Amino acid sequence: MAYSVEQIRAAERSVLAQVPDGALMAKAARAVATRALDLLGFGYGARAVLLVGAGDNGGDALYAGADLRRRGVSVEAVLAVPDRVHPAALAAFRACGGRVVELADVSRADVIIDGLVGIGASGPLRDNLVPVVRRAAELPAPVLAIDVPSGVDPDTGAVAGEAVHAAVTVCPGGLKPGLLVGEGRVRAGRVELVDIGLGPALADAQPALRRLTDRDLATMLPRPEPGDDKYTRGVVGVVAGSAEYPGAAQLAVGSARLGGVGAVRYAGYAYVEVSRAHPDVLVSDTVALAGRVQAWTIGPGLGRDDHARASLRAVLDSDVPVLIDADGLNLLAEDGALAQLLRERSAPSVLTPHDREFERLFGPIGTDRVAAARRAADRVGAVVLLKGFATVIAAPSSGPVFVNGTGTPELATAGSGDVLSGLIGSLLAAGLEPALAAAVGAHLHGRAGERAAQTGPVTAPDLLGELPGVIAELR
Ligand SMILES: NC(=O)C1=CN([C@@H]2O[C@H](COP(=O)(O)OP(=O)(O)OC[C@H]3O[C@@H](n4cnc5c(N)ncnc54)[C@H](O)[C@@H]3O)[C@@H](O)[C@H]2O)[C@@H](O)CC1
Ligand SMILES: Nc1ncnc2c1ncn2[C@@H]1O[C@H](COP(=O)(O)OP(=O)(O)O)[C@@H](O)[C@H]1O
Ligand SMILES: [K+]
Repeated sequence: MAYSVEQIRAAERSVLAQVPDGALMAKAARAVATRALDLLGFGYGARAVLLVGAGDNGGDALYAGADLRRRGVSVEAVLAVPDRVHPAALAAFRACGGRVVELADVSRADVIIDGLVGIGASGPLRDNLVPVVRRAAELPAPVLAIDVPSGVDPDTGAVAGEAVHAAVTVCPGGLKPGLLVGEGRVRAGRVELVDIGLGPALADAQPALRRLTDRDLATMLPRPEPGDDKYTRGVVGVVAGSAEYPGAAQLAVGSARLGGVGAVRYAGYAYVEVSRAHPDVLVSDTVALAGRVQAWTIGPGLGRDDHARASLRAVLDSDVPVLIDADGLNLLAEDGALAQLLRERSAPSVLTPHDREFERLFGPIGTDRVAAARRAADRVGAVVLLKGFATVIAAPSSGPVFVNGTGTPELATAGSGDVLSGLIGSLLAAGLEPALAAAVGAHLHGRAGERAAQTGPVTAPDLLGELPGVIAELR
């Protein structure tokens, strides 16, 4: 779960009213020092350099530095705004033998602690901090960021200008959305949440972002019960592939078979190839002849001819959940009547665009991917899954927003999205609520990619090979 800066501030205010002055900061600083020691692997003889800003983020760094001094680490602090430093923290740091140095004098560091700005940051990193961040990047030491890597927008993950590139981000109190999405996700490195007692104060807040864990999936993944037959488990229909792209149909159908349904029906021109690759699948060439399903996946490799258009119209007209991907999305972007049908649907719809498909439908994404997905979901009344390094899933009407926490850049490979859309369609047919089906599908897809990446470069068929093992392990 991640909470907005506003929510974290409110929680801090209510806890600060009940605890002694400086107690939260002391907890945060201790956690930072402990994590820095882990990174160093040793205390005596090691050297830490603190980058200290004008606010409490800098205060955290100085208190952590004092803690490190007490454990035998040699600590130097660069005061980025020398006339504005947390006074008590600086006094504590000096009292422990910490030294204040000029940026130019920093020559060696075994770890760098970034306390330039935290959740008090607004806008791009100001000019006075830029040289400090650049110098830190030149040193070979790992950077431990406190709360957020300075330069990353805590709420959106946007980086406009210079920003710290952290190996680890130690985040006191609650995760901030900017650590989980966009460029911030890349800059934050490993994110570690530190409990400083804000939990109860955050309990009633609706998280700005949710991220599923492996453990969440254990209870969510469909599994057959003793009384089930193939129809009660759910049947998914897949409309994908064309004469040019029969492979897309094979991939989407392949993953649809694995998402918990009892049967897959395929409707489209690639039925010969699909039947050969997946003998268990019921095939036909049109949606009308396919038979009853509990959800549709439509779009991968579909093309945009009249047959494709008629297929999309038919599934949009149905009263079951529909997942629309790839050419299905392109058809929506170019055909106002189809887009109108989408908005008028009473059953749920899920759209799974990558950036270019998203922009064709909804205009520029900008730097706030969560806000963009949310706006799009509201506009069409559908769940929107915006793909990428950190896939975002937004439900319409202020519903939950998920960010996916699994995956690898190896997933940026042809056909990988076809596997995702078949899988989510299957989860929809098996009865998962739409936003959750999308989030669960993205999680599984990412884990399959991680597994496949362990043995070499990843191709889309590898994902089909890994999914059964991933699902077995998680449930
Ligand atoms: N409030 C609390 O209870 C706690 C706060 N903690 C720490 O306090 C931090 C928040 O402290 P503050 O509210 O003092 O704010 P910060 O220390 O994050 O930043 C505020 C300072 O940065 C400057 N600044 C703002 N935007 C900037 C930009 N774009 N470029 C350069 N400088 C910029 C401001 O002028 C101000 O001097 C948290 O991130 C966390 O590290 C923790 O110690 C836990 C407890
Ligand atoms: N850099 C990346 N890091 C992690 N995952 C990525 C990255 N780029 C793409 N992906 C994932 O790979 C998949 C690609 O889907 P898509 O672009 O639709 O591919 P295709 O159309 O070829 O099937 C998506 O699930 C997306 O989230
Ligand atoms: K920071």
